[in-house]
Amino acid sequence: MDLKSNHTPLLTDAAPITKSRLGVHSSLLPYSPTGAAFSPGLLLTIPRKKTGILEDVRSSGWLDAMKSSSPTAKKITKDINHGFASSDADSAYCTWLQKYPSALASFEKIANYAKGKRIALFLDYDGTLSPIVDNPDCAFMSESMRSAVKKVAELFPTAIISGRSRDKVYEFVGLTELYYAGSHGMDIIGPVRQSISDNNPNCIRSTNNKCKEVNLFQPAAEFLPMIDEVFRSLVECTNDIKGASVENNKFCVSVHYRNVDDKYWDIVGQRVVDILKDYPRLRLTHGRKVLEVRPVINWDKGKAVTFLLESLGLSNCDDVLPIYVGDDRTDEDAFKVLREGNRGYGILVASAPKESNAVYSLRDPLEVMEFLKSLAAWKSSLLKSLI
Ligand SMILES: O=P(O)(O)OC[C@H]1O[C@H](O[C@H]2O[C@H](CO)[C@@H](O)[C@H](O)[C@H]2O)[C@H](O)[C@@H](O)[C@@H]1O
Repeated sequence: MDLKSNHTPLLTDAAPITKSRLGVHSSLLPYSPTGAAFSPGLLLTIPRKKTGILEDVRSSGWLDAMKSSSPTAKKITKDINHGFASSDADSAYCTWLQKYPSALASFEKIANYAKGKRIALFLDYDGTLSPIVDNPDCAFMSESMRSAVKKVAELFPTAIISGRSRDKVYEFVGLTELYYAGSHGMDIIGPVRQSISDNNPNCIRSTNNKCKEVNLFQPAAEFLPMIDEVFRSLVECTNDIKGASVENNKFCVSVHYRNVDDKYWDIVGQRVVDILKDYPRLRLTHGRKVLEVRPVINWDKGKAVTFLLESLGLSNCDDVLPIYVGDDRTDEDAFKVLREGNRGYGILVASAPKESNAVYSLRDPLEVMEFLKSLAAWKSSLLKSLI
């Protein structure tokens, strides 16, 4: 794995806020190269125009990105009241399914392709294993989903890669059979592999909660005090906005606006932008009604998949089939790694059409559970047939 590469990475989700858009002097732009004081090679570089002003890699403004991260309940209700929502939406979804076929309907095809291959499974948490709910602290997964995940994890190497802190996602999932990557892959517990720890200064030997030796990889370790500080500032600057909440995800911070009246979303965005003016080493990305503040390092869920495959001794093997299931923009980085490397399948969880780097789709966490059960049943019957 190339942790030291210096090539300019592309921003795959809504790009960070550029201050020029808000009329702020370019010297305050958040991607000052003076931020390159640590983690050489992991520092994210952003394309610049000859003028020295950051190129605006986004197609729309930050408020547009906040709005598009999921439609408001009001809009859906309005469409339904006009009576055209369901049929129009259904036919749009059916058309979209031709481009991103259902992984359940295509299960036989997937299974045929997987024959003789070793599957490695990567799962996002929110919106994939648990339904999206208003209160992020209550995004529990069902017992039936837990047992489906446990079964697949007994049959295939399985990892959860979440934007949540690793501790939080472990608290939700509670299974010891898995590997966990929190903070969008910036906090990974993976199997011990000497070549990995020898080559990565941010990788140390540790023990998991079963006292088993593991590799702990935290490429953004140096950002911890900064993240704590920005978390406190974000809590303070949003505490008068009804419904806004801030979640500390250890190496990144989520500012939730799902429960904020949409006429105040711009205030949430503006306050976050204002705080980030003092943090050129932090950037902003968008999720489902959430603004994500994270370090400017060249690391994402795609890099985490590559890292875990290497740690598992499964990279550069023709007989390995990685499958990644996720619903959010940050999962696109992982889909892209699989698609570009022609290495496996991204499966997008979406109940409405959206463009993706995934190959297949599933409608919601219930379909994810069905897919996991099908995978487990298929593998178990293959194993039985060998006895
Ligand atoms: O990578 P993930 O596991 O998908 O985590 C991404 C974010 O998920 C959570 O927020 C989302 O789910 C919440 C609960 O359903 C919902 O209220 C929120 O609007 C969604 O954006 C989590 O709270 C964030 O910290 C994660 O970054």
